[in-house]
Amino acid sequence: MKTVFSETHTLRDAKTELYGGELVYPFERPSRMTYILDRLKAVDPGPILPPGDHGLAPILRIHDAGLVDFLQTAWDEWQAEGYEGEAIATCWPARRMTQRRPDHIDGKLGYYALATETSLTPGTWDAAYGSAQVALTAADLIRAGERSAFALCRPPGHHAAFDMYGGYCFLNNAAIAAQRFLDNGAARVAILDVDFHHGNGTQDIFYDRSDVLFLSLHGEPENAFPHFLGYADETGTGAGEGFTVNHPMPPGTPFSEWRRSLDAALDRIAQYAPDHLIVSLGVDTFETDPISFFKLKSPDFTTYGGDIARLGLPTLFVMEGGYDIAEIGLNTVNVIEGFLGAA
Ligand SMILES: NCCCCCC(=O)NO
Ligand SMILES: [Zn+2]
Repeated sequence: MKTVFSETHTLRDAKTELYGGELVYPFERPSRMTYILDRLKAVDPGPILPPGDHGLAPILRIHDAGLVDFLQTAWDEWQAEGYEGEAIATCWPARRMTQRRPDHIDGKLGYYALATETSLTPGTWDAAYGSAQVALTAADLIRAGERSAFALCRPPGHHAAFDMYGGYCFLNNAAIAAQRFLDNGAARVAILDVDFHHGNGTQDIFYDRSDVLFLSLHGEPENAFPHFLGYADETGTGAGEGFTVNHPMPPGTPFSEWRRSLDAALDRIAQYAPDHLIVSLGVDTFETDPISFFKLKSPDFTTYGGDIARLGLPTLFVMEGGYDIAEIGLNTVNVIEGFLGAA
């Protein structure tokens, strides 16, 4: 399996995340990639390639131009205000307020942010752009005939919605890859999100469409970020009715229960018979992940990689979350190894 990776991820080097009422060093940090790369090089499932540059057009096939423009200009506007810290939203178009976009950077941050833990910094846009190019390049490997590919994306993307960023995400790499397939002859694409957190952004983008089947296994919104999407009764709208499938699960869920949801999701994907499968691969389902509450153990990642392989579909893995820095490399590459061992 070929991996696509870009060093531009290091440009996303935020020093602060709002967590527990404090500005802490972010859980989503550059060293996550170092640990995954080290494990990849030890296991060597295939070559590691740099991305090409496919420009803004594929990004604008998924995201609102206002968001894309905002992500490129926000830092300069923030600096022009004379603020000392990283750019963090402090107000929102909350219930019964207007959704009109303000002019001032303080208002625009809240207009586009879906959560306040994620700061904007000088290199954020360049890193997010590079991450999307990684996903596009890996998708093109599949289009060129590879059975599978690994888009080692950073920053992650599955919380990024049509016109919103947050949850450490700015551009929705998996959605951009799915649209790449659909713009080049695919009729149907399934996106399976196995990250601990609900892929609210991916759901938002495809919610009224039947050409993408979105399925997510995640911590129940009653108790897990992003809290305000991801219930089982969210099944799509209009032409998309029935093409969103949510499997929320409670705190302490062990692999045996999690796998039941996976089996149901895999059955639904088989029934949908997509041209391609995209896996939003977050490994924050791990038992000691610092911000999550499932109880998967490292061998379970190998097991479920094999479960996914048995669908027999061209599969693009897109890296999302995972924050147990000691085990992120093992758990991520276990999925790849499990997939290859059963492919
Ligand atoms: N309190 C913010 C939690 C952000 C979760 C990011 C993530 O891992 N999403 O998959
Ligand atoms: Zn996550």
